[in-house]
Amino acid sequence: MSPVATRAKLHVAMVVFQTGYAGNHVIMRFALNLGVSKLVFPLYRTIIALSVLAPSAYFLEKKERPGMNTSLLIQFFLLGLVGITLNQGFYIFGLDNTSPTFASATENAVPAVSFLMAALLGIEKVELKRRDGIAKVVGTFVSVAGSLVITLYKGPTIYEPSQRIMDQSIVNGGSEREEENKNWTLGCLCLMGHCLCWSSWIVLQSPLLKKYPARFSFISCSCFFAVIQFFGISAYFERDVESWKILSGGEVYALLYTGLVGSAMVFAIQIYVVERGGPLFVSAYLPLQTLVAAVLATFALGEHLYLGGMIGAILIISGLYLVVMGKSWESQALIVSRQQQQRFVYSATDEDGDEEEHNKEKRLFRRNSHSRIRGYESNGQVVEKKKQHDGLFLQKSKGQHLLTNTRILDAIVRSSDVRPTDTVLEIGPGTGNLTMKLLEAAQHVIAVELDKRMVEILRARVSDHALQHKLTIIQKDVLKTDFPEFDLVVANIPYNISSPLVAKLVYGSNTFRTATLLLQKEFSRRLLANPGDSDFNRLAVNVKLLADVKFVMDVSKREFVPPPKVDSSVVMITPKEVKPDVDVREWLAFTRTCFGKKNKTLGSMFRQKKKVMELLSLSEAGIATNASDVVEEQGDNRLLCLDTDASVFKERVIGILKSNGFEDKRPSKLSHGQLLRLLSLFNQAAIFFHSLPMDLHDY
Ligand SMILES: C[S@@+](CC[C@H](N)C(=O)[O-])C[C@H]1O[C@@H](n2cnc3c(N)ncnc32)[C@H](O)[C@@H]1O
Repeated sequence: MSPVATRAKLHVAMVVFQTGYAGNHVIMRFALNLGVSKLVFPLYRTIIALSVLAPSAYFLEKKERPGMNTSLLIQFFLLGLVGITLNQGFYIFGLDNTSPTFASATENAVPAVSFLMAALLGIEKVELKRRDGIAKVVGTFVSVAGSLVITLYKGPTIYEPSQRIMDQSIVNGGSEREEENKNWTLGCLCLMGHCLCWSSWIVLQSPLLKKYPARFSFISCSCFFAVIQFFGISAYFERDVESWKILSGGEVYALLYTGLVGSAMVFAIQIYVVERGGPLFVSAYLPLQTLVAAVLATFALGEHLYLGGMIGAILIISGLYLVVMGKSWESQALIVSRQQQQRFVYSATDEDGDEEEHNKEKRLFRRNSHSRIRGYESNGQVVEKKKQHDGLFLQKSKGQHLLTNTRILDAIVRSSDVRPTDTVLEIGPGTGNLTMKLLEAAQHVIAVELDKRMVEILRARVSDHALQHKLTIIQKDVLKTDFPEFDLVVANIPYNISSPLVAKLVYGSNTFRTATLLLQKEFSRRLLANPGDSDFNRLAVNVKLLADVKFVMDVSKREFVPPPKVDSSVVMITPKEVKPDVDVREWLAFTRTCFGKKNKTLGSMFRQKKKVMELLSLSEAGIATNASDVVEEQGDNRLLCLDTDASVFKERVIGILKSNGFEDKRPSKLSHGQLLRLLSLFNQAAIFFHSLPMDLHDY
């Protein structure tokens, strides 16, 4: 979808939000007039909202939902407390002591308060010297002023409707609460608390959404905690059983409206727009509800339209227009500045980039390569000094070679067989050249990137295309990260972690269809080697035990910025459907022993004194761990009494090799079946290869 269409969607969403919410004040007043409990009503209302949001979260975000942890749970608890429990609690007490018009009018403070909060927290950039910054500030205040004019200035009648659609008594529920029973000071204080809570909620959603970008799950978690909080408060304060009963149809309607529209719909739209347009976009629209309320009052209730209402409406709409223009100028300015800073990284791969563009980039890169290469240093200090000149320094220590050829990026995505319903795991997205292609092809992308600078560029680039809802960024070392669920992997990985990374994918607990990886050419050749090939090795034997590896294509080093020293290849790893029944740790330790000197025969390898002693101590430890298996398999306690005499132990090892025809064999010539059989023979004879937990780097 084009950015213009996406923005139009946000405006429509906010108009729907404000129209739905404008009715909420009236319905809430109606419910209070019916005598509902101010504590139990919000509980029921939030339960209704949760019952709509939770199934959507469960079914729609099954794959993309990030894992939960204690810190997130605490944040959701606080968000539920501030955004829902206190927010609604203050509102309902405020409304009860004032009037719907007054409550709606005070909410117009939310844009200014949230703007201030967002600016102070650095979530919203305010450049008062730039036209976008001025437009945002002036626009916010103009629309707030407009809503105040509607509320405070009546002026002469300019339109008198001839008929009314609704009877005022329907809205008022027949009996208004007595004016003298209202405590306006308490009401005003509560409404101020409500505005503060709402502003905080809008603003705080934005950073947390970046960590937990599954909207429905996000809001359902907050709602869930709010239900618990409301329940706790109501159970403590509302002891009268009658207050818990729903007594009339009117209460049911009020609950359904406020739960479904005032909460579920409003929560969902709010978080959708905060994610795509930022907090200011949401709050700037709030004054619109005053306008909607005035229009409703005129056409539904037959109230007169006064000059104040007209002036206020014009101000609100002009203010909104200014804010929206400011946001649009801001993103244009951002794109231009980013393009200037990172031209060499970006434009060759932008969506409309072509071959000619790519070559231009490479010429530009070569011409400037002197200064750029100086930027490609692992020395932190030099990098820090140069960063200010070039904008982005690519670090060798992090394997930062960016693939810039659009044709190759497209070919990688095509060959990965990604489907529109897939969640793709990308390791090392860098500035997002491959990520942008993956976002087009897949339903969701989970990108794990170590470098914060890359994450910032990636995030901004994806936001410019309004695709952030399709991307989850995990800013961590991929080797230390537990992956959420994904369907396949597509990545141009940092070459310095190829081996442990491939091991993590193949031997890890995640199930996936395929992993299409761009690897150093030599590494990919080792991975592709088969038993009997001169280059068959431990990496290949281990990976191919559990997966098939297929060559996809070679990629020249010239296609990268900056070019690495070696060429690359793309391979596809497909996990086997049926996996051999073997203790993985035993297998990995066994192949480490066998492939230490892969061209020696097994006989000469296992005759070495050092190897025998090593195996003897491992087997002693292994017996302790595997004793029950050995007894079960052998039914013979003799085997548990392992000879501690090295020469007898060595004879036992060689005896197994000899009697099974392995003594003169070289490990690199053996098939997986043969190697598995040999390992099983050793283990049955209580000879073990592994005792300690292994590290990924041992693979
Ligand atoms: C070869 S670049 C690929 C960049 C991008 N995918 C492209 O094709 O243009 C590798 C990326 O992996 C990141 N990286 C390096 N080590 C990492 C690690 N341990 N965990 C996550 N990302 C890492 C680097 O910062 C870099 O952005």
